[in-house]
Amino acid sequence: MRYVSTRGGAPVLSFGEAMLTGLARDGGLYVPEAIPALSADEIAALGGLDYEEAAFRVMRPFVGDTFTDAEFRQAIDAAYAGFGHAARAPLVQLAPNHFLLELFHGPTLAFKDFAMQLIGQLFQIALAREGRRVTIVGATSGDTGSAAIEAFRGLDNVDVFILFPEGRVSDVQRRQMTTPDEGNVHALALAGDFDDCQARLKDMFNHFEFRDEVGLAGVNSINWARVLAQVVYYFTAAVSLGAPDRKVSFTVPTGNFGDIFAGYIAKRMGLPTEKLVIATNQNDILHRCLTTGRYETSRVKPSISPSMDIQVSSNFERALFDAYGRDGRAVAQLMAEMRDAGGFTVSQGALETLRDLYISGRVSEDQTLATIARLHETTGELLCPHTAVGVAVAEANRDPSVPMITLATAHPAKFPDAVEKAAGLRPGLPERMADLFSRPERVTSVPNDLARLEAVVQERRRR
Ligand SMILES: Cc1ncc(COP(=O)(O)O)c(C=O)c1O
Ligand SMILES: N[C@@H](CCOP(=O)(O)O)C(=O)O
Repeated sequence: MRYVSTRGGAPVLSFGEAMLTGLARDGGLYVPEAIPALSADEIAALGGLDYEEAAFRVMRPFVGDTFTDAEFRQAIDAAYAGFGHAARAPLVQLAPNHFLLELFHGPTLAFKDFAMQLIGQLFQIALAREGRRVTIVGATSGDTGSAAIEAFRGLDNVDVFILFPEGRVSDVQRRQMTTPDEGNVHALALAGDFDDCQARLKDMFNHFEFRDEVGLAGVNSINWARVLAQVVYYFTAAVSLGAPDRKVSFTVPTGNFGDIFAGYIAKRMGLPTEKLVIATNQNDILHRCLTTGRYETSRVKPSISPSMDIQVSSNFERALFDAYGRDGRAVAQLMAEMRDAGGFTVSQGALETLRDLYISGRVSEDQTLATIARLHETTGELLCPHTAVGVAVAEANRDPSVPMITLATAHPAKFPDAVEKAAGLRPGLPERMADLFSRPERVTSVPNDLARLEAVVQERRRR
């Protein structure tokens, strides 16, 4: 299996090389050269397997010879052993034919743990084999950062720097990043929004001298391995509702487009999927784009679903690559327009392709609060605000004859203020995190300035 860049101008890599490389050297994102398919029988055979075995069968065709079967199985087993639910990603029924896929039973209570725990294991195998060390820099609107720190804390051959937008993540998210005391992890509070954090991260990857000197690696969904690990739960959820004999739809609370793109990959692999529904909060670049054909950024507006406060959606580039017939030059041109003019118009053909695959909806702050309150009252389920955005959009867009699976992307206890405001009830953290608010914090405020950020990384990384 070989990986190519969405901008067509970077070396073709193996799975392992793409995983450790992060952003392609032409600024693009790595994608598989071809998408392997699972037959209907292979999909049906996933039914009744434990999550780990299903994960092995779904992901194996993408991995090539980077890992042996034994290594890959061992990494998967270790990744999910610490999850707080035997099913790893259980389904809960909300209403007739509407289900929640609970993705928050991992160590940091958000869906990011599914991929991050796995790539933590895969990095360790690959780095030990090659005798290499890397410097991971990540950008987060709250959940990627905590999941990355949890997955890589204390490792000898990895330093981790996480850029988060100062004052724009929940207190629980911030403390998950600032309270680990291992010397290899560094939480950096950036004066800006998530888009600034992600832009500076991509600037670092595009600054080759720095990139090569520090051995820069990425664990955002820039990294294909992150997307791949998220493909698995689309299969396990759909199969438990009757796939491949029965089609399902998915609604995905969306920001950086990594999670819903994983759903698209599942569909391309053969999972019978009716619709992929993009749910956005008031930061609605994706909804505007699908509605008008114009992909145009604007300043992020802070919301009660802060992890989705994103107006430059990184993985949309992967969707565009396929919608433009895998024409890397066309994608590179769109991205240059984005950089120079803040937006571009999607061609009619590509827009039609995207509209065939995805539908979208946007939810206001008040609707989000009302959805949390209503669902709590009617079903007893307490939703995190991101999940509530998903549920509200799913309800407005679903065909009652097709099972709808809404992804529950975080635990409500990560966002207690919003949940309490909506439902009058403050969700508590699990026992193992009971001391989160009494641990000392360690954080460095940093300006939105590439040279200063690079200097911090250079100064603190171990050699
Ligand atoms: C809780 C939560 N929900 C939804 C999202 C959006 O996911 P994606 O960025 O993959 O679209 C995020 C951030 O990524 C998140 O942390
Ligand atoms: N919502 C994310 C933003 C980064 O997304 P990623 O999937 O590209 O890592 C977060 O919580 O950090």
